[in-house]
Amino acid sequence: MVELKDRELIIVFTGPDGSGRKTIADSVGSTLGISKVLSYATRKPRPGEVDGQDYHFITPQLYEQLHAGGEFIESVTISNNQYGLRDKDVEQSFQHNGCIYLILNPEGAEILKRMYGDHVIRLFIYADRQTVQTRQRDEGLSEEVIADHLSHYESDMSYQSQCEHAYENYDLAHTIFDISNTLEGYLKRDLVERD
Ligand SMILES: Nc1nc2c(ncn2[C@@H]2O[C@H](COP(=O)(O)OP(=O)(O)O)[C@@H](O)[C@H]2O)c(=O)[nH]1
Ligand SMILES: Nc1ncnc2c1ncn2[C@@H]1O[C@H](COP(=O)(O)OP(=O)(O)O)[C@@H](O)[C@H]1O
Repeated sequence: MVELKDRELIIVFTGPDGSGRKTIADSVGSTLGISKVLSYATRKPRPGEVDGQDYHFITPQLYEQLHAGGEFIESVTISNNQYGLRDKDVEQSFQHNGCIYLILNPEGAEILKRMYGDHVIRLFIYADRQTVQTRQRDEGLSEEVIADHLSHYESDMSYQSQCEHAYENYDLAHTIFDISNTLEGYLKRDLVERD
């Protein structure tokens, strides 16, 4: 487990699939200059997805090897695929930046929170069931993947009340603006406290 220094922050974007977590996280991350730590995944890349950009796509064999070597801070199985964050990637990111961001399902967000307490800020992004379904169809995801995502929509939604902040995402620019403001508050507080 990576030891965090006093002011280091982990921003976790969580919520149901299709709510807009990746889109928002990457926009806010680049505006505020915070670094993303990419997960490892055993699922196959979808059309348009790029290794090293969307995930580190690896084989189940390699995943198992890394897992057995204790390399993952956090590892979950979702619909027969494994997803995890590597200790060394988190450590390396903190060498360049005092604040990193992750995109995790609620299970992963909870694991990180339990590990790192106040260092973790959970931002819950959501939209209604119909909207997330339509967005995923428009994105070109298969009906099978969408049905699988929707099968845990309600349980994902129930995590909202435990998160530090929650945002309904309909007007994208508006959501990005609100989240950037919230995070600027955390980052400024950090600068003031360092003075
Ligand atoms: N706990 C955890 N969740 C992850 C990790 N990487 C991705 N996820 C989330 O796990 C789910 C994976 O489902 P998938 O259909 O592959 O989603 P997508 O990659 O967001 O299109 C998504 O909700 C991801 O945000 C990880 O390292 N840990
Ligand atoms: N506010 C919004 N209005 C319309 N489309 C959106 C909005 N937010 C995200 N999207 C689109 O919805 C789709 C799913 O967003 P994504 O960021 O991949 O969600 P998640 O990471 O939560 O699965 C993408 O095609 C994205 O461009």
